[in-house]
Amino acid sequence: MASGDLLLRTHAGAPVLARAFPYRLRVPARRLRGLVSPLATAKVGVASRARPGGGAAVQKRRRRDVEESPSFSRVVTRREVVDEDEDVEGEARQPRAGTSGGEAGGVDGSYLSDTRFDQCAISPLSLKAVEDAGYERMTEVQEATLPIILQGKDVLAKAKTGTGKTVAFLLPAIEVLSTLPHQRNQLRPPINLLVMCPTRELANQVAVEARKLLKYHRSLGVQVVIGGTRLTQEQRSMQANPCQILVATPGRLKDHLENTPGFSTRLKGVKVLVLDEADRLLDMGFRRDIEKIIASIPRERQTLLFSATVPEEVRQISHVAMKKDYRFINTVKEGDEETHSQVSQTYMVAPLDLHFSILYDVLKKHVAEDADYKVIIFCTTAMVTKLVAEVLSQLKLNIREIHSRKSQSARTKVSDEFRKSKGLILVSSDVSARGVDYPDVTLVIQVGIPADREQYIHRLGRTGRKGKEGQGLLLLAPWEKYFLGTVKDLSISEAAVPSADSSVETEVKNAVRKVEMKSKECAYQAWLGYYNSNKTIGRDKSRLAHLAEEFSQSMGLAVPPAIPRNILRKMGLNNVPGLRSS
Ligand SMILES: Nc1ncnc2c1ncn2[C@@H]1O[C@H](COP(=O)(O)OP(=O)(O)OP(=O)(O)O)[C@@H](O)[C@H]1O
Repeated sequence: MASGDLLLRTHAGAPVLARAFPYRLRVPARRLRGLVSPLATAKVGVASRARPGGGAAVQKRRRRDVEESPSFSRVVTRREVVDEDEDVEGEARQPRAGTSGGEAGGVDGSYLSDTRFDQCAISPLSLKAVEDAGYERMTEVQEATLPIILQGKDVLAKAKTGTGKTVAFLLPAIEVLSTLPHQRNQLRPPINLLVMCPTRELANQVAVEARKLLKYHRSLGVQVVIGGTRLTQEQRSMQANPCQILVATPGRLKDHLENTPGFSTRLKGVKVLVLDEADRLLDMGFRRDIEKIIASIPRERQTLLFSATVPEEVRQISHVAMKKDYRFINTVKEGDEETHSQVSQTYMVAPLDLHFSILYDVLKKHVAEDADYKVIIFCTTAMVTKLVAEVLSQLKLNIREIHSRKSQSARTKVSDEFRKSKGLILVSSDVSARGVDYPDVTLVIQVGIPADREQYIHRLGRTGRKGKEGQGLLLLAPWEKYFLGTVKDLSISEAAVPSADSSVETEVKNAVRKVEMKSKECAYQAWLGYYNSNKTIGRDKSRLAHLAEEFSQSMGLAVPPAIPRNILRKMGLNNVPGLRSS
């Protein structure tokens, strides 16, 4: 156990809970002991002191969505980047023996605890909603965090992907809100709970979960502000529908702060702030907006940070958002991997010009093996996503495409369809990397190096949710192999590259040929921007130009596309041999 960590060994939570939440527990005292004792093994850390300047390490982390960074073709301001959201420890809690069976279809129920929601000190209204949602037992992270959050503590929680973190922060936050006085017909009530999410899809999903839990809390409302529509439309919607709970992406929230009359006053009512995907929100892509938002809500509040990954830098800068005595709750047991054991992880290393054929081969086999296939292919940037989607569509696979260059209505439509359907392949940029809960994804393929280790884990986490099985494949070029060093503690094994079949190769080449030149040019430029900003690959510019040429050849181009001079200058690639300017 790390120094400074606090182990809760007793039932100390119970009296505090009872005081803060006056609902009668439905269980006798002896059962209550069973309820709180699991905490004895939970890793509940008292925050280590934040080191001044700890943000520097985080500042070094590069933006994930290089494509939306100002160095890209569509030269965007930082403001636009944020508006479009992204494409952009102590000792571990030991899963208890005897935790059995997940929900139907699950192969590993260890994400569920033994504690039932009806054993908790939550309001009857919330309990009824939880039961209607079909949740009976708490997940481990829910069990570990609920009592601490109900005590009013700030919490930084780490739990594996797909293990119910959304309910873990929403349920206690709603409990806190339900104890506040609310006037029923107030048109613009203060916002008491503010949930920040890095992407629009995730914000929408969190709002859906909140609505489920609010089913019987009739005086509480939830609204979403995420951009992708006119600001005035969201302003009207907020006026027409009173809400005390707001789920938002940072750029659009900042817009409302600056442009919506009365909005900043409403934010003065925030009692609970949640940063979902906290490590992402605290990295440099969002950090300034988040700081500004935090500065405009009361200091006296409770703050909850949740993520499946909590790098050390994030712990060091968590003082930006949380009180110094925050609790760190880590449900990933010590020595355990941050990924799920029921998800098989493989990687393949092959030259770029084989990547389309390999993808096609892997997908065809997967589709043939599993009639209920549901695949997500993650690509490095939005424009590369578009290209890959177009090539695979030409090959008559059942493809959908999602990234930040799509209109919000198209994104929502595809996202809803993919959530409900089977027999689909979603080609996605990092807009789907974090938090998005598509049920029953059978395979996640990552093409090219992810932005970092954390992004690899979150993308992989779109499969194997709620204890179900899944597969992951990382497809790398030989010069990307170094990335494996950053995930060497995870169980990733090498898979053999499928042997070349000349008829398949011809089929793929024809498909690539049919894709419009414009798509290839955009993909080339985006690809170059992405790898240029990669610390390892972007260091040697002439090598980068050579690799970019390999990429352009993989799209069937004899000569790499020219790039506008001003864009090359912005990328710092002026006069690099091998790169053509226009
Ligand atoms: N107690 C519960 N019992 C059964 N299912 C649950 C329970 N709590 C949440 N779920 C369901 O589990 C799924 C995953 O939850 P959620 O999306 O919150 O996971 P997460 O931990 O936030 O994942 P990620 O790290 O990818 O964001 C959702 O479909 C949610 O409805």
